[in-house]
Amino acid sequence: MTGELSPIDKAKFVAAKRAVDYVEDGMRVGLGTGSTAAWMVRCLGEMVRDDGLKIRGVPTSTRTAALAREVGIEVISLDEARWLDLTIDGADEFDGDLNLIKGGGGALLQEKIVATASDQMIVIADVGKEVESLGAFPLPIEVIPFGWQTTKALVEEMLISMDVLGRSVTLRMNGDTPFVTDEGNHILDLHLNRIGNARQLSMVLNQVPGVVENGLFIDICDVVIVGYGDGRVETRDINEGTVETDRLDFVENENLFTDLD
Ligand SMILES: O=C[C@H](O)[C@H](O)[C@H](O)COP(=O)(O)O
Repeated sequence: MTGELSPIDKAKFVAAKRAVDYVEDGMRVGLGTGSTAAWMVRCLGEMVRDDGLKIRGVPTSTRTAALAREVGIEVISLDEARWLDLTIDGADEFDGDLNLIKGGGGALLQEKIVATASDQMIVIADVGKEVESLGAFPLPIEVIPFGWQTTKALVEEMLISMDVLGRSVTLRMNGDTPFVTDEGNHILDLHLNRIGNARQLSMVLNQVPGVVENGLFIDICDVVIVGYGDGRVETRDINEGTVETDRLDFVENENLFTDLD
């Protein structure tokens, strides 16, 4: 089973495996969304089952909630948890300051609320997500369905005035119909190429009527764990200013993969 993992899946897995070292008994843990975060949820499920780890998880999407329950993690709502010890999530891009673009899977709203309500946010990512400057990945914004075309026009106007609109703003589709988020909203993808001042853009976007939230995570992430296809992991802590490297052994984790068949 392990031999069938692609290098990118190995990279995601080792990042996830290293991240769960931060999880301790009794913690309330924010559970991110996406293919990388799914590895982390599976790793935590294994620790709950095999090591008796006692945690409560707050999922950031219905998908993650289903997976967490499936692997045996106790799931609670954010309102029940109120505040979290730690959130572990993936990202679509991260830069040298650990600012992020998220929302490629459409879960940015719950992800941002959960991460902001946490003492610590750890991002897990394969090395391909690292960028010098955010913006090559289309920036998702969540908009309410009412008047979304007007919201789109207002956003476009604002992007042009800020000189950051690279190509276009597109409504995310799910086949023939608009994509609908867990909160019943739509997603506009902003094809910018390069975002200059991400902090300013994030603030301005959220002032457009109809915009619920945007996928820029500024000063929210504390640690990025970068995975490589050969098993190397690099842990970058922005607060401590440290970078640690390590290598994980896939053979030790055969059970995890076998169980997922
Ligand atoms: O909405 C989705 C999330 O922000 C994901 O964490 C992000 O898109 C990264 O996903 P993946 O780990 O699948 O690349």
